[in-house]
Amino acid sequence: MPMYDLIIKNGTIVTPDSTFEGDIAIQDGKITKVVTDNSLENDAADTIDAEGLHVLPGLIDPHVHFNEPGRTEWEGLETGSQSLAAGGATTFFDMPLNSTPPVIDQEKLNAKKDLAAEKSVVNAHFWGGLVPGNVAELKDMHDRGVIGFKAFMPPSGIEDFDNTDDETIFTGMQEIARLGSRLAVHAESPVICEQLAKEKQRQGKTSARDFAESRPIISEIDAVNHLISYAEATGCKLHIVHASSRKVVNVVKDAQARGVDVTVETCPHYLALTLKDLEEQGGIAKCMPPLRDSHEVDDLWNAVLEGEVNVIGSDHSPAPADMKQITDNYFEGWGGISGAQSTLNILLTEGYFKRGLTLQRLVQLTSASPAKLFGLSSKGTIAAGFDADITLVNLNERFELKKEDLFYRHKHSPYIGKTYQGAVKTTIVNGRVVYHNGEITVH
Ligand SMILES: NC(=O)N[C@H]1NC(=O)NC1=O
Ligand SMILES: [Zn+2]
Ligand SMILES: [Zn+2]
Repeated sequence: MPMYDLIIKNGTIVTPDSTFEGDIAIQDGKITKVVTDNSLENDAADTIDAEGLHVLPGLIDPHVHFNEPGRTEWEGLETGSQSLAAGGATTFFDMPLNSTPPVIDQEKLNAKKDLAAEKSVVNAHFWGGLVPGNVAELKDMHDRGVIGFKAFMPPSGIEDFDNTDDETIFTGMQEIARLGSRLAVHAESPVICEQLAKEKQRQGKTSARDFAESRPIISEIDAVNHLISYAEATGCKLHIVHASSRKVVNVVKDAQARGVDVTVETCPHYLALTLKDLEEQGGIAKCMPPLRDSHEVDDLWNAVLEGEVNVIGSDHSPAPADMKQITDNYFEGWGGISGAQSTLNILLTEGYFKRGLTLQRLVQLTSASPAKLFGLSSKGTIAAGFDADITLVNLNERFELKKEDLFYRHKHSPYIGKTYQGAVKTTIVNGRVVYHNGEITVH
């Protein structure tokens, strides 16, 4: 019997604290040794020579919508998780919608867990939904291991996942505080968005910019302020998903400074795309909150570089291509971007190569920070005792993203045709190679 299942040799290892040349030994899904002095015994069932490659902790994507069960014609746990693996992610947190039935009680959670155990090629965790009428269900979902809870302030676009009224959010937060869990919220003011949208449509104004102006940054700020007041009143830990602007991040930062336990996510699309992409690409680039102008993208990058954003989630919210088609009315068509496979490519290209994001910060944002925030104590770095969730990246490789490269059920994405620097070569989940050189290697 060989001493180890797998050895990764000669790579440049990146952890949240440092970057160094070294070798990694893996056994039974765990990292058992990391050495820098060539002292590893050459005795493994498999060896990967990572000469010239960077070895990163696998990404944890805290925000995906994989649509299974019930809406698998949009995406599924198999194709969705394969896309993540191809993008260097080894763990995801699936949102309680847009699968149907949505995950709003423990029975639905169990059903989704069983499907993921069967179909996912990466590690799966789940958010439980908070919707009007289900506060009494939260404890059971918590006991069955949800990573946290998720609510929508504006309508979600999915008829079986209702947005929350204030009473539901408040009583939900009281319960979630008792459970010691965290509430993630899609924070846009339903009043501002609805009234502005009505006004635009009354005036026949339906362009990309009109749609974006109907969901302005101030609507996010209003919602976040409201939620922070509730978090202070209830003691509930709060998480703001998909902030589209540094102005939203600043509201969170001010509350953090007062001692409120509130954290904030942004998404690759708010760091890589602008309203111009929505105008040019149409529905493929439609999301909520909408894409912003380029100065907002620059400001948001500065917030990321200064350490003010806690996590990066893809908010992969796929739909069939015909639902993404917009001819002239941008209030129509599905809001949601297909991006789960591109997060690392975008952060490397736009962040590391263009804006000085260090590899340490990148690894903190994409792995260490979500692991710590959501209690995954055996993930987030490359060190002895941690799970062997690892991605190997060639920073010297430049490539143009092609439709055929995508593992999504529906192969569309606003990133097709764009050029990226830094390619994922191999992804390892619990010590097993699941992706290598363009192919999924497990079934
Ligand atoms: N229901 C759903 O997935 N909505 C997501 N799409 C998007 O662009 N923003 C969201 O919250
Ligand atoms: Zn959302
Ligand atoms: Zn989402």
